[in-house]
Amino acid sequence: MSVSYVCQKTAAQVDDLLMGKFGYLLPQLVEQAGLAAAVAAARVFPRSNRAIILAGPGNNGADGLVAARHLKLFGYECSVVYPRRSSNPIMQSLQQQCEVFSIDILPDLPRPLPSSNTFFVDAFFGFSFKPPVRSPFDSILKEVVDSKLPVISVDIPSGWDVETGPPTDGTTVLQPEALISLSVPKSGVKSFSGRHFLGGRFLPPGLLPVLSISIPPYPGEEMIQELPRNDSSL
Ligand SMILES: NC(=O)C1=CN([C@@H]2O[C@H](COP(=O)(O)OP(=O)(O)OC[C@H]3O[C@@H](n4cnc5c(N)ncnc54)[C@H](O)[C@@H]3O)[C@@H](O)[C@H]2O)[C@H](O)CC1
Ligand SMILES: [K+]
Repeated sequence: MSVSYVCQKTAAQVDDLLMGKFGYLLPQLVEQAGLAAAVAAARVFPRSNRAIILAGPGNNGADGLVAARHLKLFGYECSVVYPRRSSNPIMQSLQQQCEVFSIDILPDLPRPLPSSNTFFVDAFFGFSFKPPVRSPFDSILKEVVDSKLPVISVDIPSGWDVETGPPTDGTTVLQPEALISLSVPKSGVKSFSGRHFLGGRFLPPGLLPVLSISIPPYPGEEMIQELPRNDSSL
């Protein structure tokens, strides 16, 4: 079955339906999204021993805080870069959970940055991002790119337009090794050529037909699935 790529408005509609008509609570969704991101990261980077999680101020950042906790449980050394702490109670409890897991929460990148055995989990911005990237996220993302350490992005590579993809104005842009799209991929990642996973296996059967979108079925009891690699750039 083919996979749909959705615009920003439809991505927000999926969330609204999930937490409206379909009765989900946000913490349930971010827990599953963050766990799926951690599982994908562990699959892509089995030989690394350290993860640096970039957590933004919205729900993409919430997924990142959850992923940090699960990656720590998987045995990775973890620290979180969380430059703009949210006063939202859900974010605060996710932050507290990281603290009790002895995960450092930093306002900026650790320096010096490790040079190997380390990957980034990019959870700065998801489907509500509006370009261009503002300070301090812009300089942090530039340093991440310059570090040449590998990255897995959550939902959309931060800095990419949700609908049109990577900026073409010459600004430094994240080109992650891997991506985990949540629920349904966004149009902006159609050209993404790295390893592309789909996660967020919580969609009720009636939801996708309402929006006339489709995703391939998940195999067995897997919580993530890898999509065929886009080889248009090969
Ligand atoms: N249905 C699902 O699959 C679910 C996905 N989830 C994740 O939630 C995000 C979307 O979360 P949302 O809170 O709507 O927004 P973001 O995290 O994308 O960002 C909002 C945040 O970022 C700030 N911001 C926006 N643009 C900029 C900019 N140019 N510079 C700096 N800051 C910016 C904005 O002010 C807000 O503070 C989705 O992608 C998934 O990752 C959930 O898990 C629920 C289920
Ligand atoms: K992201």
